[in-house]
Amino acid sequence: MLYMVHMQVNLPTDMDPAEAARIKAEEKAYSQSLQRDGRWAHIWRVVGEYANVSIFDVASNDELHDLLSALPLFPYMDIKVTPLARHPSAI
Ligand SMILES: O=C(O)CC1=CCC(=O)O1
Repeated sequence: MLYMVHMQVNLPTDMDPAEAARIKAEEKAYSQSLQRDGRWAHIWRVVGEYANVSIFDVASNDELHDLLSALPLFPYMDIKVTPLARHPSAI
């Protein structure tokens, strides 16, 4: 099942920069492990925002929820999930 996920990151302005850097490094490693195994199929920066649009290819709503909940940045994100279906004109 494919999902489009919009993630807006809202780190507190008073967060310790070293702590922010640590969480971002963990986020990158976690994201890249999911990209390598194919479940995080695309990640694109939204121009001008600390946000991304990603495509996930996972087996179920529950699997996606578990993956997103485990994001190191999850406590600092607003996440919108859009399930995708095949377009009838797709070739
Ligand atoms: O920078 C972002 O958009 C948040 C994020 C998700 C995966 C990652 O590596 O960074």
